[in-house]
Amino acid sequence: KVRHYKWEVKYEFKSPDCYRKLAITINGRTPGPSIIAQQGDTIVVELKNSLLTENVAIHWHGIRQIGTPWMDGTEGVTQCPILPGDTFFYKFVVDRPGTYLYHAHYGMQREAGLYGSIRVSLPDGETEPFSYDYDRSIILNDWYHLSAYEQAVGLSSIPFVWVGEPQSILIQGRGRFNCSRPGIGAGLCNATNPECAPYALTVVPGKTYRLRLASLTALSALSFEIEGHNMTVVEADGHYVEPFVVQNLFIYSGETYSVLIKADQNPTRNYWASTKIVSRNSTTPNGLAILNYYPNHPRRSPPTIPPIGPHWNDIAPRLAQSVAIKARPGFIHPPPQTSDRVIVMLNTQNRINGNVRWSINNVSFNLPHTPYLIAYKHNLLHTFEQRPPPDNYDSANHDIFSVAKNVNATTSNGAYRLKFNTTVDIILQNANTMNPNNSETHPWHLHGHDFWVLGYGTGKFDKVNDPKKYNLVDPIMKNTVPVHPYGWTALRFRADNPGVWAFHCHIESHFYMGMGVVFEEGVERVGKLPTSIMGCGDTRGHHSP
Ligand SMILES: O=C1O[C@H]([C@@H](O)CO)C(O)=C1O
Repeated sequence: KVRHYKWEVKYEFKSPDCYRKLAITINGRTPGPSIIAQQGDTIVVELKNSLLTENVAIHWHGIRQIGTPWMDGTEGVTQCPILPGDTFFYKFVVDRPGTYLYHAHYGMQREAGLYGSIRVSLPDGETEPFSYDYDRSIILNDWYHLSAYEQAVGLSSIPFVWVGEPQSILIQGRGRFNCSRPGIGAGLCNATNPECAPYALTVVPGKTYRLRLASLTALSALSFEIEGHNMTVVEADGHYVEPFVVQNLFIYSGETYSVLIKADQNPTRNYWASTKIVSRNSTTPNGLAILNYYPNHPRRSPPTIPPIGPHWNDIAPRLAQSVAIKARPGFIHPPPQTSDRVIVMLNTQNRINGNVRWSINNVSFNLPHTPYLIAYKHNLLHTFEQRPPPDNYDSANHDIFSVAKNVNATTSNGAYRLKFNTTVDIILQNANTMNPNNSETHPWHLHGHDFWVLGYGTGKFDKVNDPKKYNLVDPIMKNTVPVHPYGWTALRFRADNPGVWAFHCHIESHFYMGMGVVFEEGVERVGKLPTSIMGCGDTRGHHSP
């Protein structure tokens, strides 16, 4: 079945947390309309860019784009951006059931509200390995009052202007900024604006709900909980997991989870759902929503104080949740037992020509102006650095627990070329930032694939002994995974999807500051590229020296 969507992307004033901001909407909304489809459907999104003076591109997060690598929506990697006034047709197949996302993948536009959810159901006659009465999608996000432009300019300025902590946490597009704070311009913040009434999830007593939770935060790692209700985790990034019960769910930017909750508490009142920032010592108030037991009024405040959530600095429960997730018996995709190539990726914060940047093995990523996919197919190899980035770092001389002795790095837009159909291991190695006693959480997202998560560890990865502890029995497959502070995460994937694929930290400012890489695999097998993805850089044809 073909599902056709007609979207208009534009700037509009919105007040999702009561404070007026120039937001990017789709058909007047942020989050944008949900894509609801069935496995095997073809999605056609007719996207009109009405941003007046800004380009746009949309990435379909978790959709592998098998056979359509040019539809991945990653500006500079798989397509030229869509010009203002232009209409672009995204067309791709959703080949697997599960919970996915879409969002802007150009500059820092995601931060402005350009995102939404994708829900793919099973083919007729097939059933999930768990049951529930109702299905709801909830996007968690952090929200800034500065525009994407102001943020991006600050990040690339000297002196560096950091984006700082978000002003609010949004639950399904709604939050609450304190309008009575001094210094807020008249008319900018209105606590009675219905746009910022808390999100209410209405439940019928006794029923079970599947909540499809997704995080699209620009920066924050989150903990989500619902007062008095345990959650049973059943799906992660489109894969069924061995069910496990949590009181609070840690969720990182780019991840999706399905949890089951049962409306089995005292039905004469409502309950708080609360979202707290973890991993950073944030000043942002917790995001609040209401679990509304029908027939109580959805705006009726629960009689209790909202849950405070876990301590921001406590890594142990976050690591414990990461380690607890296992593939569900009967839905295990067994990983290859060996790999053909191991790429160790040291994650560092650096200084380059006075700018603060992030690097992998001391190389900070820059997007080229001619998208890689077109450059490879049309033999425009002069448009980017041909020297590949390194497969390792100088581990003998790098103490991951301290500020690096030399914080300098270089920039490059070189790509990793993977041999088609080989198995690749990636070790994400975290380290200290340029601030003493500080290491951050980075959620890494791979385009075009799912990977097996083979293991997590604390400290420096041991090439000899740590692989012996890999889970090769029931590792979960995901497309986004955290590397915890001062820790490492080991991934394995098959380079079996012809195309060029980004792999990057899903923190929007970090990718903007160079925290990513690009993989090319089997590009000679990619079919004829549509001309609609062209029009920038050397894809226009003639290039004068
Ligand atoms: O990239 C970053 O910059 C700031 C801080 O390190 C600047 O001092 C921060 O918290 C980041 O994640």
